Amino acid sequence: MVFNWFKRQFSQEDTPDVEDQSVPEQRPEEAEGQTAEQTETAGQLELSESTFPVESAPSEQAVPALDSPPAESALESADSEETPRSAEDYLAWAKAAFESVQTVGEPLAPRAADSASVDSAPAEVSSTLNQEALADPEVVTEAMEEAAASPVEGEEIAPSPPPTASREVARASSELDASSQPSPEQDMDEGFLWSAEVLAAQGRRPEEISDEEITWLKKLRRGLDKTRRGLVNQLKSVVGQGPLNQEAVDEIETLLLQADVGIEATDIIVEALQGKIREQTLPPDQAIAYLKSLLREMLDRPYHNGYVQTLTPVKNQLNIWLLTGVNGVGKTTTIGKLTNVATSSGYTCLIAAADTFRAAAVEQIKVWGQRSDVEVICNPGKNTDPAAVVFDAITAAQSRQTELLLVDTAGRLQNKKNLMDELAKIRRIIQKKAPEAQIESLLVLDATLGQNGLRQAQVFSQSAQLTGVVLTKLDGTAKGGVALGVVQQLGLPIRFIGAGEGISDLRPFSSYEFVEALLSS
Ligand SMILES: Nc1nc2c(ncn2[C@@H]2O[C@H](COP(=O)(O)OP(=O)(O)OP(=O)(O)O)[C@@H](O)[C@H]2O)c(=O)[nH]1
Repeated sequence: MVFNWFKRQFSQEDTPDVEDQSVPEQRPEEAEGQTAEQTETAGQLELSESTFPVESAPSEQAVPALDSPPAESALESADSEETPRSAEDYLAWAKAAFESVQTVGEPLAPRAADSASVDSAPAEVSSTLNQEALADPEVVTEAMEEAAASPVEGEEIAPSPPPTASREVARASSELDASSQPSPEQDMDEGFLWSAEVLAAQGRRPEEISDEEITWLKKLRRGLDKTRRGLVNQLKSVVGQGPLNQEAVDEIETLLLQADVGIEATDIIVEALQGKIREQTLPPDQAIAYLKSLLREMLDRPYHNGYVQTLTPVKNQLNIWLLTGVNGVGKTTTIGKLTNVATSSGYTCLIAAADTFRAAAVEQIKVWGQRSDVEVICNPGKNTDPAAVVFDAITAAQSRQTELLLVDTAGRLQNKKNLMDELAKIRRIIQKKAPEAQIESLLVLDATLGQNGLRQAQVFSQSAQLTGVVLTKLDGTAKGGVALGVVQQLGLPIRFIGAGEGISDLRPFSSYEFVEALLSS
């Protein structure tokens, strides 16, 4: 039994993934032929029509009806029998999850039919537990007494020093050690309660929760601290002053721009807010809930345009994921982390070290490979042809029946044209040598660069035929809002997010969890 991180559920390691094989990654152009029936998804219509004209492709997820109060949305979208409804229910759920993650040994198998993945329709919870249960000292004390008090959160992450060959390799070794073993010990603190609430609201069962999931959610929330401090506290004071009005919307606009959401995405959000206040007066709680829905809908929009919601390597088939992006954004580190996500989720992996330009890149990726016990295919010669490395790696992957080949690429060459030509060549080789493979071309973006990084990124989209984005370094930046700009401006889904330099600091992206972390109390 392994915890499949891509699907966020436990599954039998050797069971062929029938569902995956029948739902290959769908490109936007492939979605054009879908029927009108397919494109009409209940629940998403109001926001989609008024805010984002959705032309094609269904969503796998029912977006909560924005007019409904949060509690109603929660009831509609989550498992009615098991999703907590009150602060007490959430607390009971959190306690059960706490006991479950403390129990060393095999987790319970999920029910085959209803084990919800992370992408199942999320409920609007509005921090019921944090606001209500935490406000009750008795409830909290009781919970804390039952909890084993052992610290779990990692240390603050130091800002990255300028990369040098030896430092990068050393960093890959030492930092991996620090975070490669998530502790099974949790503290039932505010972070745990918040994480439990987020998972419960998505219809999960307490006994299905893994320690790593809780650890990750706490990390994500902590990573977004700076953005939240800049954005949310002010947002709350604007929204909390009274019903949403024009003055408040103007202030929200400024705050969104400050968080690097970008002009285009901000305009759409502000327009939707203005439309809303023309229709009805929203009290503060509902205004925040409405804003959350808007942000989620924006982040989920690529799924309405043909991209599948959950990016999972197809079992028993070759998947090739190409990682591209300008230098220093975190491609090599991301490959290391992705290798760990994939191997611990039960997939066989191989790495192609096609960044032959930067001296330390091959050594750095080898260290990451060792950590997950994954071989790195490389050519130790100087200035070797990266396309040749990719060719060799595909040959090796095909003969070993590897499921996931991760390709590291250079972020800098003599000039931009050379870099783009090289990427286009690698892409051609992959298509020619492995036409049967499921190919993903992921653009790695450094969140600390905000809108600047986004402008640099646009040149990649043609040469690399991008299919998704990995957003790194969300920890320690106040520009986490750039996630919205990324989706709005590039039209690509965010597939993974990185919130730290350790091996377990990268996970599949969930708009629900991201928005909850961004706007949590
Ligand atoms: N804080 C933080 N640092 C990160 C994260 N991801 C990567 N880094 C750091 O960013 C720096 C650059 O990472 P690399 O993986 O070498 O970047 P790259 O894109 O492969 O660089 P080139 O090979 O020069 O193109 C390293 O110091 C990493 O540790 C993250 O999510 N958070």
